[in-house]
Amino acid sequence: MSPPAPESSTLPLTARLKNAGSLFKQLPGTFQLFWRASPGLAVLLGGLTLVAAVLPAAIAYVGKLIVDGVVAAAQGGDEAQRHEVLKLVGWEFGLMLGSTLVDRSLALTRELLRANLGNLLNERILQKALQLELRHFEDSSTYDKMQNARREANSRPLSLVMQAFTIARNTVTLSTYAVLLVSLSPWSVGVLVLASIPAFIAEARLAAAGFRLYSWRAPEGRKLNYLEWILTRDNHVKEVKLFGLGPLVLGRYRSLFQKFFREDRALAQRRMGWGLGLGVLSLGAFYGCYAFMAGKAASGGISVGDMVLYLSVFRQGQAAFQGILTSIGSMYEDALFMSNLFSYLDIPARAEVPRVLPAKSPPRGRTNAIELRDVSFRYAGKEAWALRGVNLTLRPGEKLALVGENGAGKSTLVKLLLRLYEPTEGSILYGGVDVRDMDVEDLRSRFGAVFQDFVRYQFNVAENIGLGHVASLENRERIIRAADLGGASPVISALPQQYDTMLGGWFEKGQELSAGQWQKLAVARAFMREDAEVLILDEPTASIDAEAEHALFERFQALAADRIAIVISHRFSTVRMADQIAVLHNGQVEELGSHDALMAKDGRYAHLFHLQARGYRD
Ligand SMILES: Nc1ncnc2c1ncn2[C@@H]1O[C@H](COP(=O)(O)OP(=O)(O)OP(=O)(O)O)[C@@H](O)[C@H]1O
Repeated sequence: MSPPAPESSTLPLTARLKNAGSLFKQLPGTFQLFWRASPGLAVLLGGLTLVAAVLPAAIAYVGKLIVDGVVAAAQGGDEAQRHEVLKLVGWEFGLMLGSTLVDRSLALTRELLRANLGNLLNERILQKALQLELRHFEDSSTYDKMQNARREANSRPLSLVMQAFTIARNTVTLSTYAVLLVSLSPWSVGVLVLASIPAFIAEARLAAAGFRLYSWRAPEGRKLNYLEWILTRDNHVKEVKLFGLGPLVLGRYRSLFQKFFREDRALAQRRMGWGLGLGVLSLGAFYGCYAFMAGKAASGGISVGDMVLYLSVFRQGQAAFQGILTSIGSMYEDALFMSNLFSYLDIPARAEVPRVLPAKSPPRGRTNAIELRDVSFRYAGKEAWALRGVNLTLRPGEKLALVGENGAGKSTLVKLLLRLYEPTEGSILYGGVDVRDMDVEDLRSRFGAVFQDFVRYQFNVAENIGLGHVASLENRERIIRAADLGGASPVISALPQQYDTMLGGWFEKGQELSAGQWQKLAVARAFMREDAEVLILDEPTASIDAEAEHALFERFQALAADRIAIVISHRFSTVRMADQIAVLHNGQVEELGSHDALMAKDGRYAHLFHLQARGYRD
């Protein structure tokens, strides 16, 4: 793993300043989010922070008055002086109570804000995921950004805001201390500042190193999760056991983990080294000043109360200053994470927006033809064409079968039709309208589809089917109709709670189904779209037995009567029923025609058909 960016210490000063500047650009955006999460809590947090900022100086000053009062009373004071001291102690008690109350309220406000802000952001991240295109999910850098954003959403934004508040609070506290200290010893204020500057530089550099470490790690972090997933998911366990993969996967997991540990340890050691060195420096500064003030008090130059005030203010002042520096360091780290989050939220998802406004919309009904004009497509970052110069026309009511070896481009063609991708060259017309000029939701609502890798929703049966037409999720009659059409009814009636049976093994009382049974539900889901104009079945029969397949296709023929239907299948008994068969080879349409025409042609189709027929006979 090689670092993608040079160490910030090797960058020229101007570049480093620019880096720092761009980091603080994240502040307004973060504060906006913070405000939106809860304006009331934000105001409360601001108010409480201000009160918390001035209390320490007040407490220290009352402390000084108490000591001076005690010394005076001890040197022959009267009853009134003693009474005055007790009154001052009462004051300090009151201030301390106030301080405790404010601190507790701050903690509570922070927790409430954490929940609000975390929710707001998680929702935004998920909303963005909905807008992204398929290609974004297949691009590992976008995927990493999303994972990073999700991982940090609950902590980073709040942390950035809290650090900013801490800086404000400590700055106010320090100003009140400075007022108290300057009258006693102006130069000690200077010492306080000077002794802390090296700490600031070290903090900023280590924070940047920490961020770089975590961002390089994003891809490897995913690998770690993946290895964990292999060992803990139900659908992997058979292969893990059969092939004895446990030790191998665990070994890889362990070595990745150890690599992470070594990096963390190195960073922690650097932090500790710097922390120790700088801690000694500030301790030295403190005791130097202390000795000076003690000498001054001993010689009567200042009162004992002054010295006590000096001591507590100086020590707390140093802590407050250190607090500011640490906060700046953490802010730097948080801001880097925020820049990752904002860059994820800003990913343009242009392709799903129609090219023209208002979007064009061909008439509804089953009258639209689909035309592919010289369509070519290449996956991002790939040299080879997945589809090359494809020309096809599908008139309403026509059934098209796509055949071809694995990797020929059949599923890619379907993805283009659904506008999950755009053609690299050429165009696809739906009812005479380029699909890029249509609203994607309008386009997709006209399709019913069963994908090769259909989803097994860990929901109940009714939902598994109803999701095909979200508006009808509660429409049991329609769901039952779709189940009948998909051939899923017998499976469902054998389940303990029929349509209300929870499915899958993830949640309690979930019933696991066989691959073919799941597939029947997926087919039923596609049939929920009763008014679909096009039906796509991408290898819908792969896990279905021969009898069920025959039944499905009879129903399918009837249902698809006046719709366009596209079937991808490796079973020629299915394929031959189509009006047109397109034989894809290396992304090109090599043969096109009816079963009879292609058999007569005696080309690739006839060859494949004979091969399969022989297989059945033997
Ligand atoms: N997401 C992707 N990114 C990059 N290349 C891809 C992607 N999906 C498919 N390909 C490539 O595009 C080509 C066509 O794949 P496609 O999935 O369309 O084949 P197919 O005909 O549906 O195959 P199968 O019968 O195995 O389902 C293949 O060479 C494949 O490697």
